[in-house]
Amino acid sequence: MTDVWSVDEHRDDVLRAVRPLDPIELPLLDAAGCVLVEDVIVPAPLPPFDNSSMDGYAVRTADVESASERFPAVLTVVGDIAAGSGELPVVGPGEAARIMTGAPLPPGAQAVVPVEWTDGGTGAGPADAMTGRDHGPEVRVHRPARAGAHIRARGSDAAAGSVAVPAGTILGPPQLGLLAAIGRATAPVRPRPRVVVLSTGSELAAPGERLEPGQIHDANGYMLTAAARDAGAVAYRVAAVADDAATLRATLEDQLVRADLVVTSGGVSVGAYDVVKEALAGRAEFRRLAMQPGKPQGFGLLGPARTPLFALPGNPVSAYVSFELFVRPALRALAGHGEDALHRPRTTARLVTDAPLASPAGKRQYLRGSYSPADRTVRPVGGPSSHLVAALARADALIEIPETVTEAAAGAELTVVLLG
Ligand SMILES: Nc1nc2c(c(=O)[nH]1)N[C@H]1C(S)=C(S)[C@@H](COP(=O)(O)OP(=O)(O)OC[C@H]3O[C@@H](n4cnc5c(N)ncnc54)[C@H](O)[C@@H]3O)O[C@H]1N2
Ligand code: MOO
Repeated sequence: MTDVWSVDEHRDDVLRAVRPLDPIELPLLDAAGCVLVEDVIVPAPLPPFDNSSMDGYAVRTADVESASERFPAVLTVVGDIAAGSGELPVVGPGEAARIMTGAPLPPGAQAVVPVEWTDGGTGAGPADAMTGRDHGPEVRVHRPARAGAHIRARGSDAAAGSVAVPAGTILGPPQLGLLAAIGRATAPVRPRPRVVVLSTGSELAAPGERLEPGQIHDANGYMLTAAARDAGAVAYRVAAVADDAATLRATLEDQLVRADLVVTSGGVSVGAYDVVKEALAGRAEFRRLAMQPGKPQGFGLLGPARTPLFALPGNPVSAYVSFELFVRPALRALAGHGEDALHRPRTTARLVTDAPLASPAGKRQYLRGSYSPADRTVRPVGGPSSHLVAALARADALIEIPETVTEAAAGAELTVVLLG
């Protein structure tokens, strides 16, 4: 009697064999979505200098202390400071400098008054904007300003020496923005795993090709490549390989150099042409799982780099369910994600069904379902057969029926895997 593995035993076994990829330094945009491996330290204060948060006038507080619209403080304008200005006028008593948002605070100034609190240098009433490029000889300020008003202090965003982004963070847009802001052009991350997806079967034709008698289109190649990309990998689809062990072995040799993980589909059952089993005999282990769909599974570590290879069953639903349960967590582990980010989220939901669902004794069944978060219910979509691609395409969850349950009636509380 052959050994039968449970879903959990097989998943734990393959995950034990997978190590995170070695870190590399990647340009920021290539590091998007990757896991940072070291704390990145802020090298210099951010912002690097005191600067204005408003378009207005840099002033000395004493000069505007008693300013009002009726009795404005009249100040001599000594210069114009745009963002990016390197040379700054000195603001002495009775003086102001016109300053734009983001421009460095000039020496002598202690506060910025927004242009709306002044006449904008026009000699008329309150301004609503700066006028023109000529700053004019003087400005009337209508309100007092306390020291530091409308100034973004050097280091107020991030202090030099503090941790900008801690190790283990998945780099999303805000983290990449921060790394760029502190001047980092690259980040030390685990790279996205490179995945090669290879369908096997002499019956397979590429989508777009006319089918000869007995042929079907290669659905798995596209589905699994897309699933690998969705899991964060850089995935390549290889044209389907016919049921010939020598050709498959040669194709695998060729592809191994560009792969951190290989996924095949088909050819792992007990048929006369089960080519993956034949080609990888002695190099991968083929086992039966107490699972439906997804009973036959192969796994091996190939070549000098011991590249993980998942040989998934050919039925499209079997291949997809196997990918979600076994390959996706392996890809996430290669990419350096922690235990809590390896798997699809799960929840419990109440089953809605007209008739009770039968499930094979001793096997964990994964039915396709439609999950409704509003009332935490799930409905089966299509039947249990593993060729039902159309139903799979309408599902957004897998309904898990435990090994010990042979019938699930309406109202049963079941675990669902959210495919979202
Ligand atoms: N006598 C037995 N027959 C089968 C058993 C068994 O235990 N005893 N197991 C069944 C189960 S369960 C599964 S799952 C399949 C697995 O078969 P293979 O992995 O060998 O896959 P194939 O035979 O190559 O294909 C199965 C099925 O899927 C279609 N297929 C394959 N590749 C693709 C593709 N890329 N795109 C779309 N469809 C694909 C293929 O045409 C077959 O219909 O074995 C059962 N048999
Ligand atoms: O176990 Mo197979 O993977 O159902 O169709």
